[in-house]
Amino acid sequence: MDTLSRLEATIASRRNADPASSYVAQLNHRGLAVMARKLGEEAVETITAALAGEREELVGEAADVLFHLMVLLGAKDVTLAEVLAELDRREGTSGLAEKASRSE
Ligand SMILES: N=c1c2ncn([C@@H]3O[C@H](COP(=O)(O)OP(=O)(O)OP(=O)(O)O)[C@@H](O)[C@H]3O)c2ncn1[C@@H]1O[C@H](COP(=O)(O)O)[C@@H](O)[C@H]1O
Repeated sequence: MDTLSRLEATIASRRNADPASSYVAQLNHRGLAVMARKLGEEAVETITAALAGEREELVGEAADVLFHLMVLLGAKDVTLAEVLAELDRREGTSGLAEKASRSE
């Protein structure tokens, strides 16, 4: 199993744990708005690291984004497989061609 699949399974198994002993459970307990806000905060920190930080900071912030994205997807019952299937569907279609098709 790859890293993101293992993380997805871990998050699913921790979701209903005791919030006192699990950060994933704590986030689920605090609700969707908090999870969404955390993802936004980590995205902003990633941007800051990319523009003004060290390479190591960017790696850490990118990991935080992926973790908080996986937590949010789990809470919405969206699977990693669905997201990967969407990326597979897009494979080979240039972003520029897709953009042009929307403005027709
Ligand atoms: N990959 C992660 C992971 N990445 C980041 N984080 C946590 O995400 C938080 C990052 O947010 P911040 O730096 O803003 O921390 P903070 O300000 O204290 O957070 P808040 O109080 O605002 O929520 C930190 O507490 C990190 O420890 C993670 N917490 C857990 N995991 C994985 O999830 C698993 C289950 O964790 P628990 O649910 O805690 O057992 C772990 O074994 C890991 O595999």
